[in-house]
Amino acid sequence: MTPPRNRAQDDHRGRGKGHTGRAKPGGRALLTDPLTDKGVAFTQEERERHGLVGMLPPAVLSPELQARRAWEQLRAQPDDLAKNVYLEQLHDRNEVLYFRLLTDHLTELLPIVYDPTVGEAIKRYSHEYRRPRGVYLSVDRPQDIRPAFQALGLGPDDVDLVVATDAEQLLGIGDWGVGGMQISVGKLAVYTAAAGIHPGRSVPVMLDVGTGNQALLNDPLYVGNRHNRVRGEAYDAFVAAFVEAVTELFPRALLHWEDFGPGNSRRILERYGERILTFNDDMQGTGAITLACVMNAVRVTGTPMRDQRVVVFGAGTAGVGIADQLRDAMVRDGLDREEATRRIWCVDRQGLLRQSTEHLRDYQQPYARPDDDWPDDRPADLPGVVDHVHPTVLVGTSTQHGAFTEDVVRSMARDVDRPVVLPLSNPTEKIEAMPADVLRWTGGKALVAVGIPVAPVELDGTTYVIGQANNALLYPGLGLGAVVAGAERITDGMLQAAAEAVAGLADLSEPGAALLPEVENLRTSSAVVAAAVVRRAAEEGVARARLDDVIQQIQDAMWQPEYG
Ligand SMILES: NC(=O)C1=CN([C@@H]2O[C@H](COP(=O)(O)OP(=O)(O)OC[C@H]3O[C@@H](n4cnc5c(N)ncnc54)[C@H](O)[C@@H]3O)[C@@H](O)[C@H]2O)C=CC1
Ligand SMILES: CC(=O)C(=O)O
Ligand SMILES: [Mg+2]
Repeated sequence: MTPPRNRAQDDHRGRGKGHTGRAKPGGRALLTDPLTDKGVAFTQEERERHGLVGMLPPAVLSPELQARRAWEQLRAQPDDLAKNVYLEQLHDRNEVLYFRLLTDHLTELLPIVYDPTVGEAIKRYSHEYRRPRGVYLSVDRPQDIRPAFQALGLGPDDVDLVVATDAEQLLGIGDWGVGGMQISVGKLAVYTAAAGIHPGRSVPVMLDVGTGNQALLNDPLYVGNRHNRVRGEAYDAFVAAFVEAVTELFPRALLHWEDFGPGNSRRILERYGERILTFNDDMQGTGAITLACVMNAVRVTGTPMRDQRVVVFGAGTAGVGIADQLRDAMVRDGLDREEATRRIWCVDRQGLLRQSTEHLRDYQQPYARPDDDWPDDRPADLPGVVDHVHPTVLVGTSTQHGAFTEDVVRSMARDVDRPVVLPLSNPTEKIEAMPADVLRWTGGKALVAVGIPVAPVELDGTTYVIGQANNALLYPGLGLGAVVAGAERITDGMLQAAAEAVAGLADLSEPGAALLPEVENLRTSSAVVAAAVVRRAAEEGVARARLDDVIQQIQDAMWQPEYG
């Protein structure tokens, strides 16, 4: 499929799906609204028509030249954080130019606006702060939730996507309070760059319930609520008021939850997942992209899904979300639920999770093994579990840098011909092992994918391309598919269809091939994922949209970074 183009865009806010109900600005306001600004690309005729004469230098530059200048300015920035700040300023000034740059240089710029640099931007948020973006909601002022959304001036059909975080477990860097807005912004930037979600039809949200990060609370420049995290009933009531406002004001919008703490993420999804169009990216998006990796590992190794033995190190939001999807895949491959669950060993701070493990979380309970299942004389830490279980798949979602040591990986490779090693923790400083090391320790036998972008590894004459097992390869297509289908909710079948579609896009024919498709082709692959999601939604009876020509409808729905 070639990258889709919008059929009709009356201005670069778009028409049809792309239309927003916002009133169009005129005069100087055209230059200050990032959705209408064209800078020096305004033609002479447009300058006269819109009352812009004298407000711009005389030359009219093509969008290509504008993009060239922005690229030069970007490259002159001293480091990745400065590049992120530069790009966010461009984002606030001219969305078309920003997304044009991002789309044209996706492989180079995704790591700047998203993982891993977004982690730095989150930490530095209050210090690099220049202007607001998105909707900030405070637990101390729930009465402001509705007015805050109403102030956007958007009607019930004008919003496709809302990405919300409460910033308790941002990537693997923990609680960074109001800086979490940057993850909602970054996730949405990926939605637009990768899947053409209209930037004027999406809303990043920061649910500021306070922070447990003492350094932020002590920082005079901190721009969030200066108190500890609110929990319990007040937290739940705040989230409920937020959900109610979003679903009433924007009934078609997909609500995406990002980087909530393990105590809240699953609870929130269980409360709302069946009732509204919503999903948790860390649980479900990550589960599905990991499933895609394992599906392709099954193709490479020939070991069926039902025969996999999986060790998950770090049984939190992402780890248990992954376990759930791998368990369900084993059930589809013929095991009963109990047998499939028994093929997954979850290891957390306390070691292997067993029935008698102290401080077991409710969502970990299904994976806690019977106590008599583990020999008394065997250590139940990660090395002990790997040594005893001989896993075929080792997943890292622990935030523990270097936890997959040479001994652990070598021990895995002793018993399994092609071990699948997935150190998924982000950002780079949290990763459980670097691919080059894993490949070296296993003599190139391991099948590796990681959450961050890494360069190919050369070893003994083979080039190993490393797949980026990041939910960013999956959620944009999932979201686009849900929007085009007018889905009532996100079903397990839609997630499975997305995983199968991503897996099917990887070319596994060469030795050293990546388990996942390349980020460079993300726009095309997101469209393919979206088509699979739409079809599954229709099969499962949750698609409300009339679907005549799915491919065409997806192409029409994808916003292009072009001036109207
Ligand atoms: N590649 C991807 O697409 C994704 C990667 N992740 C990454 O996964 C990591 C975890 O994220 P979440 O699940 O949201 O966090 P979480 O806080 O819900 O889970 C982390 C788990 O690791 C456990 N843990 C911490 N220290 C440990 C240790 N020393 N030994 C064993 N277990 C330990 C914690 O107790 C917790 O259960 C993060 O680094 C995040 O960036 C998360 C979502 C998507
Ligand atoms: C990728 C992602 O969602 C995370 O690391 O939390
Ligand atoms: Mg996340």
